[in-house]
Amino acid sequence: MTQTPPTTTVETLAASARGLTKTYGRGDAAVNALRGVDLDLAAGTFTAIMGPSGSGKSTLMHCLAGLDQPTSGSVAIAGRRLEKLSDDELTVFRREHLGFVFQAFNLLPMLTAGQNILLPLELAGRRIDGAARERSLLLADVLGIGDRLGHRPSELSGGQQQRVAIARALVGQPAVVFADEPTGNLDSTTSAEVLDHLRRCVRELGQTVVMVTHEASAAAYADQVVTVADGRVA
Ligand SMILES: Nc1ncnc2c1ncn2[C@@H]1O[C@H](COP(=O)(O)OP(=O)(O)OP(=O)(O)O)[C@@H](O)[C@H]1O
Repeated sequence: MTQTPPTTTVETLAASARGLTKTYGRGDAAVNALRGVDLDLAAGTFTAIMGPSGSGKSTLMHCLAGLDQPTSGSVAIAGRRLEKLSDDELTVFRREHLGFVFQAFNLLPMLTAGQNILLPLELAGRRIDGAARERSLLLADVLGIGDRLGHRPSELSGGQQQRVAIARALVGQPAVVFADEPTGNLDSTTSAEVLDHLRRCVRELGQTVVMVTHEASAAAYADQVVTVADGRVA
């Protein structure tokens, strides 16, 4: 009898997808963006989703993150089946259990870095207690922005702003953080620095990160690379 390795037991899966399909449009105009994707992402791992333009990377990420509804198939995040949630439940689920990092940093310009990091907790109506502050300081430390917390975004470099955005995505201890081309706006040296810090969040804090990227150099920071081609995992 073969034993299942500990990293792939159901308990340790942060995300899984089964038979995921997504068709945009109908009839002659139909586009099969996903054609049956099965995927298991173990908790505490860094996954890169790669593939050529139009292969279905963004569609896959959006379906995994509950931002888009698959045409068929199922997605589970931390054991919760997304297709069983109503729209309102899904909104709350995303807010409480998922984190997002985008190519544009999307920081609020009038808030300091520290305030930007704590914002998701405030928006979720959570109390900013000692534990929350401690968490934000730990994240700032791991991300190398501990001495920048009192600065506004305009006073930070692009790489520092993206590291603030990563801390903001992680402050609520999400089950999965989805990063969509997080270094798309950064030069190669700054990208390497941001990815190195993102990987530290996986290694040192046990976070689960899924990153969509075009660049093999960025994917090299991940524990596993999922290659999407023509709507399938290659
Ligand atoms: N809203 C939509 N309506 C119709 N077709 C869509 C829509 N979104 C995506 N598609 C199509 O689905 C396919 C997969 O798109 P997707 O954006 O997932 O690819 P991608 O790999 O992320 O591409 P890129 O690297 O260029 O961002 C493409 O053929 C695209 O044109």
